[in-house]
Amino acid sequence: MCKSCVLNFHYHNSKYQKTQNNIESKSKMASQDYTPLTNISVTKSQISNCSFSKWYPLFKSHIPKAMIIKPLPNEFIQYLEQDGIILPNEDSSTSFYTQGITNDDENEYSDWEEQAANDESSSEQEQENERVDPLVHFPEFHNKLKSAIDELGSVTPKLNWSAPRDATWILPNNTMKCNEVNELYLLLNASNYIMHDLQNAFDECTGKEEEEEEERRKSNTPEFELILRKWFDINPALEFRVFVQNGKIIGISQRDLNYYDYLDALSDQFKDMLDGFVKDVIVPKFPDKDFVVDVYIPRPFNKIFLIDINPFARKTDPLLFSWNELIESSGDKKDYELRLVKENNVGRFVSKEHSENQVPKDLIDAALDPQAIKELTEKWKELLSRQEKDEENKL
Ligand SMILES: Nc1ncnc2c1ncn2[C@@H]1O[C@H](COP(=O)(O)OP(=O)(O)OP(=O)(O)O)[C@@H](O)[C@H]1O
Repeated sequence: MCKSCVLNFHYHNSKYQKTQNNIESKSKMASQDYTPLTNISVTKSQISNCSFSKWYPLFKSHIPKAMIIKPLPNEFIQYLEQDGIILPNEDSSTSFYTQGITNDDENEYSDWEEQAANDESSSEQEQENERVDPLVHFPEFHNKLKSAIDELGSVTPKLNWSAPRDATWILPNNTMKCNEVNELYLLLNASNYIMHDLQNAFDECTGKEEEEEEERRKSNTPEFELILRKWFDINPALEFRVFVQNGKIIGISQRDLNYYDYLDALSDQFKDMLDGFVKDVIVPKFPDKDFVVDVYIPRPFNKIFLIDINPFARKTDPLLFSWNELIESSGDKKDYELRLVKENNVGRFVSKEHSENQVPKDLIDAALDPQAIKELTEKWKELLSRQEKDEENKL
C-alpha cells in the first residue's frame, strides 16, 4: 500500500522547463542593464567558496544556529528533482493520490477530464510506481531530518547556496518556517531556486585553465548539502546586501524592497558597523576578495549577523543597484552609497517578487490542509469515474 500523498502538478510539461523559464526571467529582472562592456567573470571555485558549509566554520560566532546535513542521499536529490510532491503519511494507512493539477493558463478543470481520458493515465501510473517516496527510498535520512527538527525546533532550509524563498506560498504561514518534516519537503520541492542549486549552480562560470582542469579532475557536480537554520523572527527592514570588490565595500543595498522611514537616520551608523565587519571579520578569512554578503543588524544595533555569502556575479541580485553601476563606479570611488528604498517607491516592488510562482488556489488549499488533499483526491476520483461512465456510454 502506498504510504504517501502525491501532489503532482505540471508546470509547462516539466519542473525543469519551469526552472529554466524562471531562471531566465529572474536573471532578466536582476540585470536589466546588461551591456557587453561590463564583464563580470566568476569561477567555479568562487561559487564553491560561497557554499554554506565552506564559510560557516569561518564565521560561526556571527551566524545564527544552523545544522549542515551532508552528503545528501542520491534518492533525496531525485526526490527534489522529480515532478510532483510525495508526502509521507506515517500516521494513516490510507493512501492519497492526486494528479493532474495544472498550472498552465490554458488548462482549467475541464482539461483534467480530458487528461484522464487519454492514454497518459497509464504512463502516469508507471511514473507513480517509479516515484521516489521518502519512507520507501530514504527512510533513514527522513528520520534524520525529523530528529534535526526535534533538536532545533522550527527551521528554515536552504541548499548549498539558495533558500526556497520563491515557494513560501505553499506553507500555511506564507514564510519559510518549517515546523515539521512534511513542510520541509513541500517547500523544497516547490522551489525553483532549489532546482537552480541542483542543476545550474555552475552555469556561466569561467576560469583559468589550470583551475578549470582542477575542477574537472574533481567533479562537475557539487557535493550537495542541506542546511537547516534554526528559525528566528527577522525584521526584514534591517537586512542589507553588501557588495565587496578587492576587499572593499563598493555599495550596500537595503535587502527588503519596502520603504521604512526610520532607516535613513541609521544609515551612517550602519555603514560604520559594516565597514568594520567586512574589514576585520570577513576579508581576513574569506578566500576571495570579491563577494556579496547578506547581513542582519537587529536592534539595539550592536551586533551584525551573517546571513549569506554570495558570488560577486550577475546571478546575485544587485537589488537597488544595477551591476553595471556597481562595477563602473567602483574604481574611482572613495566613498560608497548605502542605498535605501525611497518613499515614492512604496509598493512598487514587493507585490512582484516571485509572482512567477503563483499557483491555483486548489493546490495551495490542498497543501495546507490534509482534509483538502482528501477532498481534492475525491473530486479527482469522481471526475475519473464520470469520465469512465461517459466512455462506456459512448461504446
Ligand atoms: N535563521 C533564520 N530564521 C528566519 N529567517 C531566516 C533565517 N535565516 C535567513 N532567513 C531569511 O531567509 C532569507 C533568505 O536567506 P538566504 O539569503 O540564505 O537565501 P538565498 O536564497 O541565498 O537568498 P538570495 O538568493 O537573495 O541570496 C533571508 O533574507 C532572511 O530573511
